[in-house]
Amino acid sequence: METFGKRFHEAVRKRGQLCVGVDPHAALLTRWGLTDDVAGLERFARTVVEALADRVAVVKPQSAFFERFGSRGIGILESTIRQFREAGALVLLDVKRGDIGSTMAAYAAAYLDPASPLCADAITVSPYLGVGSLQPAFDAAAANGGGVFVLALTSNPEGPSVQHAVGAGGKTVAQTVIDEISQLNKGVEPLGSIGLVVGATIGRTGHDLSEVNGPLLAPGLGAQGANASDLRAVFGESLHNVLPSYSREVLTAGPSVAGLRAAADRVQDDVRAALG
Ligand SMILES: O=c1ccn([C@@H]2O[C@H](COP(=O)(O)O)[C@@H](O)[C@H]2O)c(=O)[nH]1
Repeated sequence: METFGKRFHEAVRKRGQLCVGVDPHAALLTRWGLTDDVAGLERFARTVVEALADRVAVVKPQSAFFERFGSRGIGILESTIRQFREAGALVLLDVKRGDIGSTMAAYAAAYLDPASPLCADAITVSPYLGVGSLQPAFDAAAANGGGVFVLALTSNPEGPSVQHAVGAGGKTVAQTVIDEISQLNKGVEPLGSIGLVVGATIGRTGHDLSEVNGPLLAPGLGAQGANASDLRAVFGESLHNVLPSYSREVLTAGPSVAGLRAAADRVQDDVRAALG
């Protein structure tokens, strides 16, 4: 079975370094002329699949926007994940799970086991119960060719109060997370399957990402204020492993399929120019 790291490497080689987030905000449904209900959600998701599934390397449905409609919203999330995957896009489900190991095993079964209707290619997780508590997710990913993206330096302004805090060993919380994940990916070719989340908004923080050897998801572009040209300062020598991620910046170009495609092409061009 191919690892997620290999599948990721291949997907960005073929389709380019880009992730588009699928975030059906109430305001976006309204802007698209849709009702803010399950029918509107379904139409929104179907349109994004039609526009982007055959061209973008990675798509990132934000689970919260589907969960807000209860079981029917989750049903639409299931079919959206399936449709994207069938069309060849890698699906990174943004669920930011994190719990004690025994519960983490159940989350891993929900999102990384091919027998589950919600199985994605990769998920986001939170390390604040300790990176070790995420081991069941790492194990499930390894067993099933899946990936896990661990929050390290998030794009929101509140993140640094926790992530830049310095622990007993003199390292920041974020650098501790970065170093533990680097160990897990060490020596894996072409790339490890455990990624990190590092916001494009954070600027030069002095954190060392050079040993990660895994994909680096960079949210915060577009609506949160960062531009592709900010990526170099954040990622330095690790730019080749960055996965720039845009949600609202692309989605506001809907509901026309052509408009969504043009917006994805535009941000892809920005990314290409910035990454060189
Ligand atoms: O540090 C993080 C981690 C995750 N996100 C998620 O990414 C998208 C961003 O949406 P935009 O519309 O491009 O701002 C959203 O789903 C967040 O939950 C993040 O922004 N920052």
